[in-house]
Amino acid sequence: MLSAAEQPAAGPPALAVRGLSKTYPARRARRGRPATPEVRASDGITLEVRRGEIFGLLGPNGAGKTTLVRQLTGLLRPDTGSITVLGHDLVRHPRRAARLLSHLGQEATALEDLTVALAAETTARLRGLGRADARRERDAVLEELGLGPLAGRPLKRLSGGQRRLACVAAALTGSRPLLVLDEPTTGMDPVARRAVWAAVDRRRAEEGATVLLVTHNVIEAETVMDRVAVMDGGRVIACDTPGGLKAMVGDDVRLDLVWRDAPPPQIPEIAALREAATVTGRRWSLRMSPERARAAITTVTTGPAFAALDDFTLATPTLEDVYLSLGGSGEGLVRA
Ligand SMILES: Nc1ncnc2c1ncn2[C@@H]1O[C@H](COP(=O)(O)OP(=O)(O)OP(=O)(O)O)[C@@H](O)[C@H]1O
Repeated sequence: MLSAAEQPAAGPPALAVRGLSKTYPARRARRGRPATPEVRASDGITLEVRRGEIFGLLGPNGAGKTTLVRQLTGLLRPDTGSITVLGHDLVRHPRRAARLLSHLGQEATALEDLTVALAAETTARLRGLGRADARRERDAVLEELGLGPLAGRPLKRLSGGQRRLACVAAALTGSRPLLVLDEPTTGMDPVARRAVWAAVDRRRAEEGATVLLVTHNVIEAETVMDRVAVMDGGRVIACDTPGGLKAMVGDDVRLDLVWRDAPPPQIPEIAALREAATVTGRRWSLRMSPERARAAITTVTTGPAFAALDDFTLATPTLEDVYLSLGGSGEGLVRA
């Protein structure tokens, strides 16, 4: 028998967004607070997420990911455009969002005073489960995420990563068909991250859940997601599978140079590399053909350049390279 994820998706898509725009108005300076300009945080976004997909929104700080998510979850009203979740028009009926999706936002203020166990149980109850079912779900999700030993601790007395994990546990209760998770693994160690991804994948495989994930971690985006929308300046600048996106940069490889001291500027080959590089502090990132990369490595590993070099790495393209090739700045993307 096919798993839920393998069955052909019937009916409307899990999520359809068409021509979505949102502008935060300019604010005048008041009581020592500086004036802020108008920001067009969603600028004509159109995308479709299929049922059972793990779909990512990737982009650096300020790209407009959270603004998009807040509109999807009914917390913010778009200026124009439509949002449909499993056939329901959420712009016209924003309250339906609570029944259709589970939203893990970036902050956990509402749950801070509760213990880990009570946060999960209360969320399950709020989503309509009876007491016995809510407790069963609570126990299962705490076990699944390795939170048993922390069950009796209030969230506000946990470390950042532990608190985040407790919020994920609460978000996973109640079997919502669409999970909208904004940076779910922020601050988590690799064991906790793996537990989260396994739990998310299980809901997709066993319950046919669809997952929309916000991240600026390019490695997570590549390993976990079926398709990725790359965002910049409030727009979707590309949308494909991680493999499809990477094919856009062809055979190019990525050369990263980290300098200990300022590299010798009088060497023309070094000056040419500097011209072509994206510079972040001491790091120069270059995308180039394998032949050019070989020549560049010869240049930087000989003579005075080598004395100034701290480290270099040569790698096949990542989603970060795709992002850079599409004109994104790359700043703020995480690579760990
Ligand atoms: N309440 C607000 N009022 C005015 N401008 C805002 C507000 N919230 C966000 N913005 C601006 O809208 C743009 C998009 O912000 P948003 O929070 O959606 O980005 P993001 O991609 O989620 O970033 P991050 O990765 O840092 O969470 C940014 O320029 C931001 O400064």
